[in-house]
Amino acid sequence: MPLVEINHLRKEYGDLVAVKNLSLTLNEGEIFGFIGPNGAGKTTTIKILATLLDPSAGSAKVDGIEVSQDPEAVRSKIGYMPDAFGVYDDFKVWEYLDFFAASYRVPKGDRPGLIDLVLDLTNLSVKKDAYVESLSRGMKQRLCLARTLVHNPKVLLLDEPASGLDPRARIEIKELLKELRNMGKTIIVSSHILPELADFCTSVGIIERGEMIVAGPIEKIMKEVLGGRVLELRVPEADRAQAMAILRDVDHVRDVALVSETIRVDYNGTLDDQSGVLLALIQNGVRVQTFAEQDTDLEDIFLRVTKGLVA
Ligand SMILES: Nc1ncnc2c1ncn2[C@@H]1O[C@H](COP(=O)(O)OP(=O)(O)OP(=O)(O)O)[C@@H](O)[C@H]1O
Repeated sequence: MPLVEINHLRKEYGDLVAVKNLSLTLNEGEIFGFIGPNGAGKTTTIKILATLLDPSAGSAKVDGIEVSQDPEAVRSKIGYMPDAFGVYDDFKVWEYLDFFAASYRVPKGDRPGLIDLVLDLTNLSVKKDAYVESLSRGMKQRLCLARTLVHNPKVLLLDEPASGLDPRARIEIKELLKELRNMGKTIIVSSHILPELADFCTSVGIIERGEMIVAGPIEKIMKEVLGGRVLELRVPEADRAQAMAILRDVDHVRDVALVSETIRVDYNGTLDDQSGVLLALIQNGVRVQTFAEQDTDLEDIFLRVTKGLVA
């Protein structure tokens, strides 16, 4: 059974349709990157899954339970990290976590051990007795993540967990997310900064103006959106014309162009076929200096998909 199942979800705020006909299925252990510009509907979708908003239409289930029908049961299965950090400044770090553990009805006797565990996981053990207000922004963000874990939920809903952090703190959050992935959690993580999600998500969805424009495994989306890969080659100038002529005859090559000193090949064969491109050149005596696949990141995909409609 999927852990998260959203079908034809719709949410209206008065006249404004914030989420339209959105569907999404996530199986255990999937890390889903929810990408979209400000106001696209990410927070609204996440809040519905977190039982904080009722859908206007459609269905949203966590571990088979409809969120609006049994919110209490859903809450025990999810850890929700909102995009804004609440103010609990006069709590000590451990008291803050104890408070959340209590509100999740974690038995009193189990709490100290659990708190130590999540503090260790989020690298905050040394701050156990510090006041929340004394923490840096990055630490607060990690504490916020720690609090979503105190009841050992299966599903984590993380709304822009790295927003407003400096590069080092972002890396720390990323490392933490990788650890949570390795623990088998199913995670939805939203961001409007794309490259930061690319290397640890198993799938991504791009949402714009309330609609999911594309969703699926990253590889599949890249192929769908870009229709293939771009290969970049360098050969000596003397070999260039010959190389380009050969490349145009290779199977699955759709286009060959020269961009400054580099030959760019628009290729839609499989990864296995790709070695044939290099082989064709070498067999014909072309002195290939470099041969590489152009990095395509989520940013490219996002820009292509949203065609400049980004807010
Ligand atoms: N309580 C509300 N009342 C009215 N409109 C709202 C409310 N909450 C959100 N909206 C609107 O719904 C749309 C979707 O907002 P949402 O916060 O879900 O987007 P988002 O993708 O999470 O954006 P961000 O990246 O800025 O958090 C926006 O147009 C927003 O202004």
